[in-house]
Amino acid sequence: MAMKVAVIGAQGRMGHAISAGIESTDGLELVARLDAGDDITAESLNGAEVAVEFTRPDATLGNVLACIDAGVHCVVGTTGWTDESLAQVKERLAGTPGTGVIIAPNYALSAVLAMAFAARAAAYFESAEVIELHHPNKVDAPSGTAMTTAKHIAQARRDAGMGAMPDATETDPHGARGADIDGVRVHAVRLRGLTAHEEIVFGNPGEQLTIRTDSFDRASFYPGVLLAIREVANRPGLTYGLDRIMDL
Ligand SMILES: NC(=O)C1=CN([C@@H]2O[C@H](COP(=O)(O)OP(=O)(O)OC[C@H]3O[C@@H](n4cnc5c(N)ncnc54)[C@H](OP(=O)(O)O)[C@@H]3O)[C@@H](O)[C@H]2O)C=CC1
Ligand SMILES: O=C(O)C1=N[C@H](C(=O)O)C[C@H](O)C1
Repeated sequence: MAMKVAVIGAQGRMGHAISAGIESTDGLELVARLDAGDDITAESLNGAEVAVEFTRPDATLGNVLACIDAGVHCVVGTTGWTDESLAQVKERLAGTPGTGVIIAPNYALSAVLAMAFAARAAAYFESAEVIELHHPNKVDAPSGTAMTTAKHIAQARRDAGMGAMPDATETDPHGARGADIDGVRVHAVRLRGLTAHEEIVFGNPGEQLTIRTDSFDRASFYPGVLLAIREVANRPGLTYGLDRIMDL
């Protein structure tokens, strides 16, 4: 029997891509397409076993809590998650054992691997900076992927006992050095024609390592989302990051 899946944010860029993917996958049945203005309830989810949520940073927490309350597993791609909002999801899940939520800042396999490679490389370089490049319709900056990449780099540097990166900048009235995420500089580019891209640059005296991931098309996110749809029921509680499912 086919697994019943709902899409929340179905009218959006990702919602369209994910709905098309689900409809063309044997063994999945798209039973609900919900968007802004729709209540998320057991009725509107229409028998879905899994809900896939790609909406807005200011909407995602409420939608995920509503799915948990309806006893529906959730695969979440929306960005903007904080330690506090993740804690709220964990707390709500504690009251509904058996329900699973997977939240990942990026479901493109190339991006997940780039983040893992960056974390691995971080301890070997004095300097590291992250440049994320996206379409100009994106509402949040820096990207969720860049935030996560920077935090992984920062953690790897801490684990290796490394200090702050070299940077003699004394004045930067216009913020040209980018955002400081856990001690890692992150730069956001918004450019017509782009989809979703990230470059992580590492520097040592006389050498540089560049790790780059490019999503040229939103089809790139579907294989990771599909993996999460198939896995989420086997992983009760909160799983953050597709790397956990890929065992990276
Ligand atoms: N994890 C990953 O791999 C990826 C994550 N993303 C993230 O996914 C999110 C969506 O991106 P994208 O599809 O480009 O954005 P869009 O703006 O194209 O789509 C978002 C959709 O959600 C709708 N929406 C707004 N509020 C609600 C609500 N409360 N309940 C249900 N639906 C709502 C919007 O409606 P309206 O327009 O009327 O507001 C819109 O149709 C972003 O956070 C983005 O960063 C994107 C790509 C990959
Ligand atoms: O808004 C997007 O498009 C994307 N958002 C995610 C992010 O913020 O990291 C994932 C990907 O970069 C596309």
